Amino acid sequence: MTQNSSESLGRLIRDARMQRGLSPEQVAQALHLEPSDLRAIETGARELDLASLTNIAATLQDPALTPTARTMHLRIKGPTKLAGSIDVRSSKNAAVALLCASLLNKGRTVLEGIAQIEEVNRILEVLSSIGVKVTWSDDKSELELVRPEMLDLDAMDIEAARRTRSVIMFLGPLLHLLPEFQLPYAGGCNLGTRTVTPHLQALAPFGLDVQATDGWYHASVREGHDGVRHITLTERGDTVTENVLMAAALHPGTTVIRNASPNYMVQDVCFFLQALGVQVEGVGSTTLTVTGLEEISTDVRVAPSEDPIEAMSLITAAVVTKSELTIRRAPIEFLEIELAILGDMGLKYDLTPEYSAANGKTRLVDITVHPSELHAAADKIHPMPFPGLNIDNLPFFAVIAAEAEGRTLIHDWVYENRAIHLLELNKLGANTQLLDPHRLVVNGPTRWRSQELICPPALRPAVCLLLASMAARGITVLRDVYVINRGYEDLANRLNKLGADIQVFFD
Ligand SMILES: CC(=O)N[C@H]1[C@@H](OP(=O)(O)OP(=O)(O)OC[C@H]2O[C@@H](n3ccc(=O)[nH]c3=O)[C@H](O)[C@@H]2O)O[C@H](CO)[C@@H](O)[C@@H]1O
Ligand SMILES: C=C(OP(=O)(O)O)C(=O)O
Repeated sequence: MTQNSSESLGRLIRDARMQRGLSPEQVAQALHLEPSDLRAIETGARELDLASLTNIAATLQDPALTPTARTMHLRIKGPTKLAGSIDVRSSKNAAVALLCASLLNKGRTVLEGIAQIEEVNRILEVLSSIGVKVTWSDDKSELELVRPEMLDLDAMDIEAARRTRSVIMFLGPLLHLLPEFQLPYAGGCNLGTRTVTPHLQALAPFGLDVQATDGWYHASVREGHDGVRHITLTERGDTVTENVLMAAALHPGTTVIRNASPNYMVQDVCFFLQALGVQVEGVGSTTLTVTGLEEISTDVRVAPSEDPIEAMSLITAAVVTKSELTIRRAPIEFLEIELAILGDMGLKYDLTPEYSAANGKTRLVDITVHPSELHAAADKIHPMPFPGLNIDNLPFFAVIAAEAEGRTLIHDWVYENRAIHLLELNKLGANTQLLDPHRLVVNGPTRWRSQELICPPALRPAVCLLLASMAARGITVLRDVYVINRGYEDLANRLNKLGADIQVFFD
């Protein structure tokens, strides 16, 4: 944060405190700080990270101070050498699915280690607005959710709902709770057209009928089919699989889902349903057999697994800055293809023996990445549904290819618009060319240079810009990083702990 913005933010905090008639000691105590720390914040002598500002806004109950009400930017000074080790946080995609799945449970759901990210905040705002009691533990390591008997959908925070695609995952749980309801169109990253048709087709056997008009899904529910439900997904999508799992969990019969996604976040939903007493067979495969329950009312506690996409982001941070870095708690099962391709490109890395994630199921390793001379991949790099290369990891290969000697072809057959956003890397000195909206050629190596940039409306390409700018000489300003905060917890400060020089500032 610049001195000026630190000072003006400090003044706002002091004014909010005084308006509430609170002494520095009272507020410092509530924030677990020394009064001298609070004085330093209020005078602008101490810079604030995102988590501290969020805590202060909550303590002073001043929404104007919440980071989402202010636009956050980054100032990155490079080139950077990183060193040391960093833990991978739990995934955005499992978190949002579990938050939606908590609607199935009349008991108390406790989620451990949920990442404090904007996507989670949006879904929590939606859940609170419809009556779910949401409580974080003091240290934010646990999140408790308790559903009311009747949800009040009319009170839904529509603005929050529209900012995330995940709200589409309310369909599965809600079809058992309400005969009719409305949800706003799903948002999320702007990656071109993202269909919801597979969701509507797959939920129809549960009696769900959806008409989409004027920005709303109008859902009505009739009696579903009796007997065993065989559902073949027309696409192996992650959120559609999760939606069907949730619908099947409260269907007291058997549902067989074919062409299911076996991806990491789907596995976390399966583990959650199993903890609720729902029988789920075939976890990690493309055929899931679910035997649901009439009612779910269980006090349950689960921990979603670590994020393979964050792990890949951190590997990329090490590669682009030519640093030696240890990425701890990496879910290896969901990174194997990525590491195989990186190995072929010349990346040197070591893996520790495997150990278990907090969920007791996912296999983790620590990955130490060594500075390496990279060359272009022998073949085009393209994603596939798990167990292929994860589509969300593909953008990071553009940054890595820009580091490598030679020409790499990146083929994103899935998304119409994600590769286009990667052209922004050219502003930092990369040499990338779009052959068509799905195919990107990257010529490396790159002499990265600093630049003034605005985040594209897509999480992974935006993070790619942040990572590449750490390698650029000079000061890069990356404006409006909400999209990064959607999926990464306090990334700038966590990179700073490894040696990066990234200032957070707001306006
Ligand atoms: C909250 C969450 O979990 N989001 C993830 C989820 O989004 P989500 O499950 O919403 O993914 P989408 O439904 O957008 O599917 C991704 C795209 O792939 C296409 N498609 C998908 C499967 C398939 O077999 N054939 C096919 O063509 C879809 O038409 C769509 O254009 O999965 C995406 C693809 O892994 C990830 O980028 C998102 O991070
Ligand atoms: C595309 C992504 O997310 P979402 O589905 O939330 O837009 C992503 O995580 O890269």
